Amino acid sequence: MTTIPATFAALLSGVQRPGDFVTAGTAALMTPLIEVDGVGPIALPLLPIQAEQLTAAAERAPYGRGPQTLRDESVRRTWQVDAVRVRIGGRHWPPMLEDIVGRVAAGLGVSGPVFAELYKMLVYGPGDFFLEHRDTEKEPGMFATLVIVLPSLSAGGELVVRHKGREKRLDLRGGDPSELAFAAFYADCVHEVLPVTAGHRLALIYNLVRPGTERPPQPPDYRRDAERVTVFLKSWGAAAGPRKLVYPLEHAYTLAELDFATLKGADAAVAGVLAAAAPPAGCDLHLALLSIEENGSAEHSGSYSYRRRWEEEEEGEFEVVEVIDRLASLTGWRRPDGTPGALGPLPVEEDSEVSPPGALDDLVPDEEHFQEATGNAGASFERSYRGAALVLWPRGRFFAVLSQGGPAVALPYLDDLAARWEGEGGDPASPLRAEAGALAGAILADWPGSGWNGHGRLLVLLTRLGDAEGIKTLLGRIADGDSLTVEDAPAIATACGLLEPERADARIAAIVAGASGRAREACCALLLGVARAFTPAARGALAGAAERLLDAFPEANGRPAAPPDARRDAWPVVRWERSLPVTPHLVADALAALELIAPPLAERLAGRMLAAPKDYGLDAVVKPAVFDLMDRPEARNLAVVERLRNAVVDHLLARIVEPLEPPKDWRRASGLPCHCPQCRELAAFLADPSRERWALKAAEQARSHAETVILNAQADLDVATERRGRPYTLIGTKNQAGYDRRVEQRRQDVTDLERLRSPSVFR
Ligand SMILES: O=C(O)CCC(=O)C(=O)O
Ligand SMILES: [Fe+2]
Repeated sequence: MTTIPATFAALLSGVQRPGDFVTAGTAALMTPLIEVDGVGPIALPLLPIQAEQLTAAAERAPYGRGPQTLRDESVRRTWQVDAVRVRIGGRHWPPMLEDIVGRVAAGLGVSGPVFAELYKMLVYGPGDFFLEHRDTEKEPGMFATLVIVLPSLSAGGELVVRHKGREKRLDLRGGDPSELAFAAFYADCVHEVLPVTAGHRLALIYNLVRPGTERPPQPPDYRRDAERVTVFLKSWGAAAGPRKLVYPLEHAYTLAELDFATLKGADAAVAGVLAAAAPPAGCDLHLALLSIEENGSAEHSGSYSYRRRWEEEEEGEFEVVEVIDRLASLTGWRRPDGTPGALGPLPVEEDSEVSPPGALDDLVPDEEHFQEATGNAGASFERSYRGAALVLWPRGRFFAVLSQGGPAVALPYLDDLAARWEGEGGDPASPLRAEAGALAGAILADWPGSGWNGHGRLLVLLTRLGDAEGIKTLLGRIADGDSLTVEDAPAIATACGLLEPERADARIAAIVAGASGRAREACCALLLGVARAFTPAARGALAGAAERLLDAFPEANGRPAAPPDARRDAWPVVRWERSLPVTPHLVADALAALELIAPPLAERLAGRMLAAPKDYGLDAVVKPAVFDLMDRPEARNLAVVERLRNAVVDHLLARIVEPLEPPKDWRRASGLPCHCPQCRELAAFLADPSRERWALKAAEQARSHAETVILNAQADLDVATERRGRPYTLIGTKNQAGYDRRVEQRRQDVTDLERLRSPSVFR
């Protein structure tokens, strides 16, 4: 099956020779010595007085029509000096002329040696002109005319060249006195010089000759090719197919060199054809830098040990084994008119967009680096290719192309459209709004659930555009993708404000059910934000989402909660992960959110917390959560906070009434988690009121076991190792660390109790 990229490349395969019917340029002028018989040396820029002298010495130019030579001032009015009367010298002139001839030969697409024979010097005064005509072949091998216009002050006098329905108008007055301007055109081109309106125009006319007997060169004519490409591009745009086509160029270009006007060889020819073919087909055409970055695994090549000895530093000892990552991307966009394109980096879909298919396979890398194997990774490589490409897409697919660049490329563009739409008044029926909607649709079509960040940014834009459908779609993607972040929560909350509460509930419930396992903080922040964005009356509609949030908090036995709820089957199973810690702030957010939406759910969470002290430690979680909520004016007086507060108060009071006295003898707490003979002996020592020191002379393994047990049990023992004799001795000396800890605890409990009972927070 021939693919679109293959057909496209086939259509361009005949387009090899660059060149056009006319070419022009400017060159720096190193003053030559120009002498004219009867006048003498000519100063540049041409002075009015010398222009007078020149016209006095010149003759009115004749006009050749077929074999006759006519003098008809209605057809032509200019002064001419025959080549035999003109001598041009000076050290810089020959190389300068050679450079110009080389440039025009390339511009006309002519290879092989080309010579320029001076034919005439022409002087145009005010009112002088040259009507439309073709030049006759003045000598064998002449195929084109070269016009060099020397510096002088004048106005008007443009050269107009026409060929097969195309026309080029050239102003050859160099902008600068130290520059000359030139143009060359094929001999069969019709051309004219428009009237000079002021000053004088001084031109040197050369015959361009290619020696030999072959047919004189003709301008390449790719009109048929361009027409065929236009037809093809139209059909591509009308049917399905790749979003864009990427046609890699033959030559390398730096960013500074990248320009339609300076492409080389066949690249210039193809660019010319596409520049003609794309606009009528409704396609955008750009030039871009194409780079490919690759990395993967490598290995030493066979002759490792031999080469290693002699070529210690060489990288040549490695071989690429497998390419693991490869990314082709386009940057440095240029339009056919030479202006930079306003596009960020875009990826290339190598399977479907490269023309011809496979053009980017087996390239020779510009850079390649190998990395030695390390302890846990094999040898690896990194390499890159740099090139350039012509890139085109049907205008209707521009947004789809833009969205290939991901949020970093597409969102700023959408932002700009939204800002312009807002700037013109935000009319929902305006074309800008339609454009922004189309781009948002293209972005959403590509938006993956996870992997792209920027949910929040896109939501903010959709909210600005009032795009409720888009918001629903994106919320669906977020729910599928499980990549919700806390940062996204405010934007989602605001966006939900545009939805009906029931719709928002369904979306948020799906997000919470899908994401709560790994993103409980974000879910809490989200629900809290959405609840606040809704009126108290509308908040009840979020009950479904609130229940999903409750699911994310474990019940007493530590299993994910399974609410006895008929709607449950409608939601995905909560992926709660047991290992994730429940933090006080998280619990406080959850309670606050649930309370705003459905107070009974907050009560259920509080009940769960108090029933599962292992998961929700009273000291570690409940107490700091209560303090957190007491600092929130809208939460501090809630019944659920009061309930948790009372539980913490009871807990603290129970501890405060325990007796607290320093130990009176050497008896210490002796409960140890291990019951091996050595640990039983250690426990007996701890319980003994008369012994202060314990010595364990034993092998390292036994000593370290004892040390671990002492540490884990928080036994009241300082341990040290005595490194005298073999084996060493572990010495344990009793202290009263346990008592000190309880003193500190008591102090803290009293402070906390005071704060919890502070009348300033509870009315
Ligand atoms: O003066 C020019 O630019 C063109 C002159 C010309 O067409 C000619 O000499 O045949
Ligand atoms: Fe001419």
